[in-house]
Amino acid sequence: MQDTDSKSPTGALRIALVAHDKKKDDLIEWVGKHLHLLEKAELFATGTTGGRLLKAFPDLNLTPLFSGPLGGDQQIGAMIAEKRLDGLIFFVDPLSPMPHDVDVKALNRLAIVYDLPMACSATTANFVMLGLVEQKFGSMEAA
Ligand SMILES: O=C(CO)COP(=O)(O)O
Repeated sequence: MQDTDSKSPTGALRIALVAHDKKKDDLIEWVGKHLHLLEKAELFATGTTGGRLLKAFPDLNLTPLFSGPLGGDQQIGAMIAEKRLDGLIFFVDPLSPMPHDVDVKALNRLAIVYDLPMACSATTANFVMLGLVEQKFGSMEAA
């Protein structure tokens, strides 16, 4: 299996965006606040999250994957293992039972196994975004 461990050919940040249903509005709001950075990034999202994001921000360079419960979480997990992502923004709903809880756990687990910068809520996502930009470009101004 491919293990690219490489940068994006375009040099862009590669970020996966995922939100559970009750957190999708929060993620759309968060993306709106970081649009100046995210519109230059290579984005991936689980299906429903991706559809909502593209409706709100049609110009994003975003690839929608399968819906989370239908394999999308696992697709993102595979991308982490193949080192095809720089970060994961995953707005988790901790108050609702999920039929695909095992997939959610597996995705979190792989992000930890591979020490991928991951945020599960808006404030943490702000810090992860700052860190990713500083790591990649040296400063926010250079991004
Ligand atoms: O369920 C999800 C993550 O576990 C998100 O999937 P959707 O973006 O398809 O709703």
